Amino acid sequence: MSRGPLVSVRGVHRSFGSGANAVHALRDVTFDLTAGTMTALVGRSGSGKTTLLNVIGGLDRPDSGAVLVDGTDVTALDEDGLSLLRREKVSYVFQTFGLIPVLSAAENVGAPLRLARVRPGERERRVALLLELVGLADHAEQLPGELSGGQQQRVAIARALAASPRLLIADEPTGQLDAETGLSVMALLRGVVESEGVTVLVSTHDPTMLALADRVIRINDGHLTTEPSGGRAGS
Ligand SMILES: Nc1ncnc2c1ncn2[C@@H]1O[C@H](COP(=O)(O)OP(=O)(O)OP(=O)(O)O)[C@@H](O)[C@H]1O
Repeated sequence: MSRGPLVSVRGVHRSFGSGANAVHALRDVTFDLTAGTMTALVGRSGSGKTTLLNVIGGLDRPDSGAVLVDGTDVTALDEDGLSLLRREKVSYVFQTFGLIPVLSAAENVGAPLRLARVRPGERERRVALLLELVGLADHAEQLPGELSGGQQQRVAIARALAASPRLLIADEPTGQLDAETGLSVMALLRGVVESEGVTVLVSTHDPTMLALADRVIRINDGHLTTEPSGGRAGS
């Protein structure tokens, strides 16, 4: 597997509002993410984590600076280019799971494949494999409302992996889960880095999650401070 940077963030600024009321959410943020690794983004509430994840995933645009994902400058894409990026290269997992309540676990996982016009037989095989991977093979037909929070987040992770993205962005994926369930969801994300070869960028408030990451990036008031000895790299 190639170990070059999959993501390069260069001199990114993002502020909200103007004049004396402006909030500088990101200030000259620069870093790389190595392909096939898991990076934890930590910082207190309001430090800029969500803004940074949104800028990398093309959900928001920076005021200046560049974001390269797998060689594509995300900041230069138009709406069509951004939809293609989100369909083919980058997928998201959110704190609130974001599953479609009227679809079963299997249908939720298969939704991105349906969008990509993957044929039904192939789709079913991939969905079965992914549900197996996240430990929910026996829950394929259940609706999200019939699953626990941890199980719903596992479905969301399986769905995020369905179209084989290069980058999986997870914004506080354990925020609504108890400590033990949260840790097992983080361990699952760790596992998919190995099994699916995906690159994971995950934000968290919780210091106990950091041990599972290859690297920890800390953000404070929009400024980044990397810790060369963070996560597994330092152990
Ligand atoms: N759309 C917006 N309009 C105005 N201000 C915003 C907007 N989005 C974010 N901000 C501000 O930018 C700063 C960074 O917010 P961000 O959501 O990135 O922080 P965070 O680290 O993800 O926080 P949390 O952990 O609470 O989710 C905050 O001061 C926030 O109020």
